[in-house]
Amino acid sequence: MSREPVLRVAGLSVRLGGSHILQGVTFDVAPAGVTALLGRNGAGKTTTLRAILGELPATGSVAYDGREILGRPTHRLVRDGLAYVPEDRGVFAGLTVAENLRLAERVPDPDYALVHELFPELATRAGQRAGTLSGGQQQMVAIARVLLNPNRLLLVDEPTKGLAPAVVTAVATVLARVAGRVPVLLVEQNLAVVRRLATDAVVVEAGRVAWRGAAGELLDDGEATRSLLGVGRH
Ligand SMILES: Nc1ncnc2c1ncn2[C@@H]1O[C@H](COP(=O)(O)OP(=O)(O)OP(=O)(O)O)[C@@H](O)[C@H]1O
Repeated sequence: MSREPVLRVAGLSVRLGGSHILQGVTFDVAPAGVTALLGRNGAGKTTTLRAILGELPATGSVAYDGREILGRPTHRLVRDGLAYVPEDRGVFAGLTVAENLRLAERVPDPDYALVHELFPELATRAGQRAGTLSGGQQQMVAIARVLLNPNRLLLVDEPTKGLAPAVVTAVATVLARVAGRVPVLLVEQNLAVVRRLATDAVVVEAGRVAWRGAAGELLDDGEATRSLLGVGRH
């Protein structure tokens, strides 16, 4: 397999509401496994994902599978296998689980076998309105939706936020399985999840990359995690 990065972000800059939110963010996403995008609240993690996806006006360069994509419309990137699981999960509360999944189908042969293998509970809850699911179940629907289609890269924003510890573990288990098939760029505040899943880490601080390297190296460095992420050792 090629070791070329699946995504190369270089000098990515975003200005919003008169503020220079991203100030030249540069990092690569490896072609396999999980790359964690870390940083304190407000550092610019979600903005980075949305700029990659073409949802925000940005300058710099984003190469996806070696091709420049900055400025291309979001729907074309999604069609080309760049999938996004947003922090708010974006499920349609008034629709059933099955309807939420059906709306996400982009190909003639969506991979329901994979979805039902990873999320057996979604089959039994197919007729339940998504708005009545627990937060963890809604997160599963959000991840399942993108897995129905062939993907080259998943961008996943804080999938464990607000979930109970046992559910965090379940979501991490699913993401570990998913990352065995397709590379993931993961925004995650839970450093135990990062330690379990991530190979590489990128830390954003005030709109710039403050640290890049092996995730284990960052997490083993108590001083670095304290100064960059504001937390003690995990
Ligand atoms: N539309 C906007 N207009 C002005 N400022 C914005 C806009 N969107 C985001 N920002 C600011 O950009 C900065 C980065 O926001 P972003 O959501 O990327 O942070 P984050 O690292 O994902 O934080 P969190 O961990 O809290 O989700 C924040 O200071 C935020 O207030």
